[in-house]
Amino acid sequence: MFSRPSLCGTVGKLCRCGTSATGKTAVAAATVPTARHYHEVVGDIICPSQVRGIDHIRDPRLNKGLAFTLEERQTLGIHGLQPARFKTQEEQLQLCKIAVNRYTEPLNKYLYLSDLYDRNERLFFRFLSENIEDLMPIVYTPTVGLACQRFGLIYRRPHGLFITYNDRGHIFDVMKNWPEPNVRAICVTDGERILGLGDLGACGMGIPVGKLALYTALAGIKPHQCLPIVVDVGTNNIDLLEDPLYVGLRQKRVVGREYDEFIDEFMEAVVQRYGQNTLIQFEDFGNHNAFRFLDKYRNTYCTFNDDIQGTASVAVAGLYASKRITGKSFKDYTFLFAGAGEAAIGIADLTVKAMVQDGVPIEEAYNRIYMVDIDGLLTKSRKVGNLDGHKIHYAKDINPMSDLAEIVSTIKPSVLIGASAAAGIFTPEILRTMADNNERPVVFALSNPTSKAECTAEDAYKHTDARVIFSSGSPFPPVQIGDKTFYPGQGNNAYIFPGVGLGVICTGTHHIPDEMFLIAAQELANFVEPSDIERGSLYPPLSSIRNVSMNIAVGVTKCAYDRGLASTYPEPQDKRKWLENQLYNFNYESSMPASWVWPRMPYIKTRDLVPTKLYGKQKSEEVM
Ligand SMILES: O=C([O-])CC(=O)C(=O)O
Ligand SMILES: [Mg+2]
Repeated sequence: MFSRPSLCGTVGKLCRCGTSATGKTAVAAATVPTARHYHEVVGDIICPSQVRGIDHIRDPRLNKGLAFTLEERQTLGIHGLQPARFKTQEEQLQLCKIAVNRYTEPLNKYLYLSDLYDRNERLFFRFLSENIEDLMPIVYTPTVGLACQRFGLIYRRPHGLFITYNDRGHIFDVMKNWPEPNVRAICVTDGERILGLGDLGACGMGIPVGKLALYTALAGIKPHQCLPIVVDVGTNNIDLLEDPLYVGLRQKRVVGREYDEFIDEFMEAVVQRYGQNTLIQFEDFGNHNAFRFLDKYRNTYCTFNDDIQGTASVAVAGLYASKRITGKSFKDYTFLFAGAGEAAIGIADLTVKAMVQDGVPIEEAYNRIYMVDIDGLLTKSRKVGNLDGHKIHYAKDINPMSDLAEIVSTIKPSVLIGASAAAGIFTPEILRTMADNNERPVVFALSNPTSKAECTAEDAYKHTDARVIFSSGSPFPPVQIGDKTFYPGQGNNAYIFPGVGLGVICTGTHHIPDEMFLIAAQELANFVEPSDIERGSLYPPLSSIRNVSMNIAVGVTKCAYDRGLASTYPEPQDKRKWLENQLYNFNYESSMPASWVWPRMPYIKTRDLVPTKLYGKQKSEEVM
């Protein structure tokens, strides 16, 4: 799939399983670089003809549970290892629903799903992708935050790669231990800023695992092409360091030059192992490092920072959609950001680009955006060290202020965006002021998980006479005000990164320009229906997120070819169809290999010649 002709990564070489691309000898295979290999059908390194019967059940990629037909059971040598009943995948999905709903605690639901993932990969992804509204809050934000906090307790089996600082000098060797040879997308964290929960060290692994599960469930990227990674450089979280259940390196974080060299080595090892165009998504790094690494690597690697660029894109999509309610254009908006970290600066920078595209001069665009960090409003009178990096653009020539309520009354923003990880700072008083100053105040409480949101959806509606245009990073239940029910949208980067990822890896894009995130924002905003706005949401329902991802991927694909960033040629004419042809198949595929040799011949086949009963009474098609 994608830019490589063979999924097992063995084009022109002997594949790991020892069979050749032509079914002939290794030497002959090496001379037939484009020959189709059985692995192209299976799509990963697993070579079914080399797998023992029982491993068809034990391997989550091969396992179909009771959906193995009688022919398959007999042929694969697993007949008798399962009860008599045959089930379709649809029947199994119904069982999954019953099973997950038996649990009331979200963390228990998470554990059930994690176990399903370990048992039957295709069933897990189909279940997730067809029940996004119910299951995304479990596999992803907010429950994944809890799973990270309890990681030492719930850890069972590896779903990703742990590269520790002790592996420095040998990162490539560690990467070689990951069994999949054709990884196309990596999500990496160092665990320093997990959601709004702070430094969780190696327990942050839940985040890349959850993000990449959405790559598959929401954008159809094949699971074996995704690799979650934690780079474990220690943690400064004292509670974790003292926790006997902590599973990471028990030391303070490595910082400075050593840390930078370690990340440099990691980036090089990715390229050495999986090639130059491997997508590397940075996730939940500390603020300072997130910006530095984005600036450092964005033009030399295929990389983006989800917390800066993904979050920016989803927020700007919400701003585009909000214009349809307020009837204003961007030049009429005044923005105030609570927080000046990755998300806030990312959103502000992309908002400036969106305004410029709408014809607002760049200076005026910057002037329209105010920002507050832990020390108060960003003003020019601040000490230089306190205004570093991207913050400087947003510093204003006005008197310093530190109280958020006072700042809101003075600046009178039309849009208030929270990306502060400071729960509840949008007090009733602040929300009331927003409502007093605006007919339709725009308030985004983007911090995650739910416990870190700047205000709840209910408070936002309640203290603004239900005039607020609201969205949040974590899901909130519907809010009833009078006889009207509001369904607040979830302004989460999950709307963005799967589609961007799909477009980027299919096109073999070298570097990811900000323009792709602006395109993604526009595609998402275009998807918002009047009925969504009517429901109180700036985003389409989560159930349509797979279609959104495809639209984003098409937009990104066009951009990749227009800008000369793609490396997959020839350029496809019908880009949507081309992308669709490369998607993961959530349905079971046949486990029957193309050709068989004795003794694995299915005895059912010989009996097939007899027009009566097959091997006793059962016949899988009849029972199904
Ligand atoms: O994971 C999420 O839900 C969104 C995100 O990137 C973050 O909050 O860091
Ligand atoms: Mg994040």
